[in-house]
Amino acid sequence: MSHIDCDICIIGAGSGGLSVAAGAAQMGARVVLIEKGEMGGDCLNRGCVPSKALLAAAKQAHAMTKGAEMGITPVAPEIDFAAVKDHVARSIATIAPVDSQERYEGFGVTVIREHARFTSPEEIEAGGTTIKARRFVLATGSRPLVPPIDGIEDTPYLTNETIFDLREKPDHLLIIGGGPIGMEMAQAHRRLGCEVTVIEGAKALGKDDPALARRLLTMLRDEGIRIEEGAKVTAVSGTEGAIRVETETGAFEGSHLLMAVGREVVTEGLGLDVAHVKQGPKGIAVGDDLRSETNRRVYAVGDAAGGLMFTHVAGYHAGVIIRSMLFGLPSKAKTAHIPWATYTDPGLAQVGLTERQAREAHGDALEVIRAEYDENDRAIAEGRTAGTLKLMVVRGRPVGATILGAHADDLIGVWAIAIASGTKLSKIAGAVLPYPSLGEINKRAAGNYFSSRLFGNEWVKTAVRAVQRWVP
Ligand SMILES: Cc1cc2nc3c(=O)[nH]c(=O)nc-3n(C[C@H](O)[C@H](O)[C@H](O)COP(=O)(O)OP(=O)(O)OC[C@H]3O[C@@H](n4cnc5c(N)ncnc54)[C@H](O)[C@@H]3O)c2cc1C
Ligand SMILES: NC(=O)c1ccc[n+]([C@@H]2O[C@H](COP(=O)([O-])OP(=O)(O)OC[C@H]3O[C@@H](n4cnc5c(N)ncnc54)[C@H](O)[C@@H]3O)[C@@H](O)[C@H]2O)c1
Repeated sequence: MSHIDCDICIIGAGSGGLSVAAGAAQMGARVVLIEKGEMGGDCLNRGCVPSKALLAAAKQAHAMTKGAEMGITPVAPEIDFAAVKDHVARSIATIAPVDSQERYEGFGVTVIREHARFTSPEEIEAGGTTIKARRFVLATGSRPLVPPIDGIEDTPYLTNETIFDLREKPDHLLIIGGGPIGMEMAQAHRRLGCEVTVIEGAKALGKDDPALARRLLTMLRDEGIRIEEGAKVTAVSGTEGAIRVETETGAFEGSHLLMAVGREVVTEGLGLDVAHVKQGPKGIAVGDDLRSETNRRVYAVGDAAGGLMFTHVAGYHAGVIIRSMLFGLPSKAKTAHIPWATYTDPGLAQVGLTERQAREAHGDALEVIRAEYDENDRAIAEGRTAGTLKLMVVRGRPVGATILGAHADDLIGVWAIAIASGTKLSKIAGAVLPYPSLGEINKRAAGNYFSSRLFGNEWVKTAVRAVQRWVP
């Protein structure tokens, strides 16, 4: 049994663990990183990257069926599903070196490819090596939640861990769960030629602005995706190629089943009890400082911390705890400025408060400002006019933004920066942006806030008339 003493021992080499390791090692800390599976974790291997690569292929296929209004004759695309999966695999392989063991060893990180478990509150064992560290970081991520639905154990089903390996096109994909995984996979598969039915127990895209989510769902239905809401699944049954899903309101039949009903944090075999680390209902129990209250040596980041489950949140957590671990400075994770996007086409993106949350928090002080894609010259030129930006403003500052439309994921960035930095709307309204760009939608929304104040204001008119009488 070998032994290592270090400053920081990280369990899990996904988005969170890798970000902590890269930052801490390059700033001089002695870092050990332990990973039992693939470097890069869920995002690279089974999450963000394969899902966006699949959506990109689906978008290409969809574009071929459009264009008549621009003078381009639509064609029915021939889809080689296995070759699409090759594109997905190539995307992963191209990014993989950035997350590789070799790259991290180059930073001076000791990488151990084994399962890790606590043997005491200050020591971990992994594949015959004991590691004593001043600080531990649990970055163990999450996995698909598979609830104990009647029949699930005897019915073949896919999850995000297996669907990207499927090389034969499903005839009819049944998806349980209408969250971001469910809706992204629904559109990707529909556009690649599958029949798709989404079976959602409550409201699909239920964490997003209800009105804009509804508009998106209408567009997805128009593409031929069947979306059943308020249909909680009670039982599943069947064999490969013939699956039946039963709900309280009816039954659905298809060839394949994807479970996309949420996530559960990975903690098994970690020895949390031995380390005196408590687990809460959603993840490892940590405060805003991302630190265990029962073992102050231990931090949790990313999905394991049980909050918002996004790659950029895992990266943000890394920055928060590096400040605390390396410099001993107080540091807390906040959520008000965290954006997210669902990468359907069009996309749906959110940062800060939704309209409903902003109304509850700010009452009559809230003003909701809109800008429409069909008033943006670039969107018109590209035939991408379906979309709206909704801006929640309190006393001249944005407190939330929701965008439905093309490149919503990119456009939301401005509002993420504005909310994080407390920027006034006047700064956004005053920015000069390239014409014609979709980014002008953001500027238009900010401008709309001021236009009613300026253009409908009798005081302004009186002042202008008075000045005009005197200026030479
Ligand atoms: C289909 C899908 C699409 C997604 N799309 C997006 C997206 O577009 N944008 C976005 O921001 N987020 C997206 N996400 C979410 C994103 O993937 C996660 O939030 C992110 O991967 C979390 O990173 P993490 O480091 O916390 O955990 P993970 O990436 O899960 O990494 C945890 C690592 O810990 C290892 N591990 C666990 N236990 C041990 C142990 N005891 N010993 C050693 N190693 C261990 C695991 O093997 C794993 O590699 C998506 C998720 C899914 C499933
Ligand atoms: N674009 C992105 O950033 C992106 C993409 C995919 C996933 N993710 C991350 O992964 C997380 C998990 O995504 P998800 O879509 O699996 O989970 P989710 O929790 O967001 O959605 C799951 C849905 O399943 C429904 N559901 C649960 N049990 C059900 C049942 N028995 N019958 C019918 N419906 C049922 C829920 O009502 C819910 O709407 C997301 O919250 C997000 O953090 C992010």
